[in-house]
Amino acid sequence: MSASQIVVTGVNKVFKSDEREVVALKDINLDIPDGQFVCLLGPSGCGKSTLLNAIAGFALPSSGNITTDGKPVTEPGPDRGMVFQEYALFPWMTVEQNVAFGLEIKGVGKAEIQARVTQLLDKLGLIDFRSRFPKDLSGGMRQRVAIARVLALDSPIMLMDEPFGALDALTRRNLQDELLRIWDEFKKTIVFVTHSIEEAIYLADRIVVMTYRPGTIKRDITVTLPRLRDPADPEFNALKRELGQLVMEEQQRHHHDEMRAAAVD
Ligand SMILES: Nc1ncnc2c1ncn2[C@@H]1O[C@H](COP(=O)(O)OP(=O)(O)OP(=O)(O)O)[C@@H](O)[C@H]1O
Repeated sequence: MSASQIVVTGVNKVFKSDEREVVALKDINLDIPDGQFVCLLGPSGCGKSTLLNAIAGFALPSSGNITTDGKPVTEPGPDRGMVFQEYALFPWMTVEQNVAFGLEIKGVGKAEIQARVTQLLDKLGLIDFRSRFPKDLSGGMRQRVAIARVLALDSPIMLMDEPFGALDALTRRNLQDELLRIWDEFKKTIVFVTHSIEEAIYLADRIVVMTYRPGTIKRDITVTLPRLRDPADPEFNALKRELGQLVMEEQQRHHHDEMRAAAVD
């Protein structure tokens, strides 16, 4: 068994269509230890979601290997919980039913489900909303429910694809703080996709910056600033400038690519 929880080795992903081939990931190697909070950062189209989906087992790599806790990833599994940007909640279920759903599928006993769900709703400030339906909740509350649902299953790994991208700035900061608290309390390994530089610095132990087509690892940066981090801190800002430069280079490559494609059309 590997000491690391997620190991990505020589991963490539090629999407083929009639007209063209897109190399979405090229020779990705990443070793994520148990309990680390990693952000995948980069502009649109650099393969962040493709890599996350490969770890989740939704869309396997064209070549290379991914293991979690030493076991090859061949399909989605209960050790990996996913939180998407669009709140993937069942609209016909209440908050409580949404959080309980995975446990029911697993065949957990009624009393235990009740106890676990109540405890989680309480911890996430959702207890007063337990009987509401998703449509009657704010975006931030819905995302709390999505997080509670993953926590209910007790997956050691949380995979998050721009989970706070659709939220206003204040709600986003609240949920970031909540996530840091959860991460600290539940000791999860988190892989979090974002294209926000500030979000990555605010949250992560480690920021993996990706390049635009083919998606490779451009820079792997360890963030040692103490939490809770202050975006006004000079060190925070220095890192923001450094990352801004790296991301901008990739954004420009994206832009050139689009201009070239438009010229060919
Ligand atoms: N199913 C698919 N078929 C063809 N090409 C795809 C498919 N999925 C992704 N791609 C291409 O692979 C590249 C990586 O896409 P991906 O969605 O992983 O990027 P991303 O960094 O997550 O971007 P975004 O922030 O916009 O989601 C892009 O160029 C995209 O067009």
